[in-house]
Amino acid sequence: MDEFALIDSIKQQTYKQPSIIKGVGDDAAIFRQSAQDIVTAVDTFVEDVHFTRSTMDPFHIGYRSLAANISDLAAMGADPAFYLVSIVIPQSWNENELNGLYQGMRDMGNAYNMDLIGGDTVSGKVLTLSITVIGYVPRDKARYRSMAKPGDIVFVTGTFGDSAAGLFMLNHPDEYTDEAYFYRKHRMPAIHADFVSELEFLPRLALNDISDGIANEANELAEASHVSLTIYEDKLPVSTHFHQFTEDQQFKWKLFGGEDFELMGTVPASGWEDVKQMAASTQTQVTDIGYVESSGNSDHGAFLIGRNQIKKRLEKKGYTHLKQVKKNE
Ligand SMILES: Nc1ncnc2c1ncn2[C@@H]1O[C@H](COP(=O)(O)OP(=O)(O)O)[C@@H](O)[C@H]1O
Ligand SMILES: Cc1ncc(C[n+]2csc(CCOP(=O)(O)OP(=O)(O)O)c2C)c(N)n1
Ligand SMILES: [Mg+2]
Ligand SMILES: [Mg+2]
Ligand SMILES: [Mg+2]
Repeated sequence: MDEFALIDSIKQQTYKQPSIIKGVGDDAAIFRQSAQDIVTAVDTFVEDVHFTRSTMDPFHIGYRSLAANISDLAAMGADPAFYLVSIVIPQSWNENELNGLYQGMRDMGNAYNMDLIGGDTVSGKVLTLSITVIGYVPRDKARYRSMAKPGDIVFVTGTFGDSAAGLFMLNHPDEYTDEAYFYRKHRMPAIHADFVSELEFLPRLALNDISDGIANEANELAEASHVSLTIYEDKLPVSTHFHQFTEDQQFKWKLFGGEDFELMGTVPASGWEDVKQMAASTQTQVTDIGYVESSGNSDHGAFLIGRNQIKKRLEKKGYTHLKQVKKNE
């Protein structure tokens, strides 16, 4: 199979989005949109950084890579519409595996009626996927990290630490129970774009998705909004079988593990009932985990009230790339 055969095999015969004018097959794609704001994001996935062949099938790699991107659209309040895939393919990948990878993206994309409208294919040394997503949000309705205000309730979707636990279990098979659940949470995370769309009527909502760990993202939200954001450790939701791990593992994974792709939001107390209702109607778990306060003029950031009831700064610690890049002398 060459580059052209691959493109032929992934090209959609029909498109689902009414705004598409030109999809795969020319120098670029075109869609037309005048009524709504257009939201776009890109994320890159590299073998042995974001996934390994030993713990993920090609299908899972495709599925999770697109899921991670859709998660960013959801965190902006956007409805997913399109994606473009730039792929670097090493010689070690065969046709079947590439089909599996694209099938994973197709399955995830179909769940949100998304169309694949372009990309790029090159050979290289390390399997690398760079996915660009495009979505729509009603005019001026995007949900920024900077929208939190003192008095807001802090909430999260889903449970925390499952993805990191899943990766650990994949590397330590047969030592723990409920493997299938944790494997799935790592390989095929659930995304909550439908829940966020249902919240469109709320006048104000701050949102961030959790890719690097709640500690990092809570700080991002607090800094962007110039507030202090406090989380109760005891209120952070974890799954039933999460308690089989050591206290250290649980603490580390739920706060700093990342890749759960859950959402963290803040909402005025008056909107909390609506959030719970829309969560129920979209089968989304939501939990109230803390509150937003004024931080004065400085000292924005996130705090954690531990089991001992002592409040401490929540360290900005999680997954961070490029720690190896040296500063100029
Ligand atoms: N290499 C880059 N060039 C331009 N913008 C970038 C680059 N890397 C990240 N960004 C931008 O920085 C912001 C934060 O990115 P990131 O931490 O990757 O967000 P997320 O965790 O939501 O994926 C985003 O606006 C993103 O588009
Ligand atoms: C083999 C492997 N090692 C480590 C991890 C954990 N991991 C890799 S990247 C990452 C953070 C999220 O990735 P990033 O590129 O920072 O995404 P973004 O924040 O841009 O959405 C985590 C927790 C993994 N999933 N697989
Ligand atoms: Mg990113
Ligand atoms: Mg994000
Ligand atoms: Mg990151």
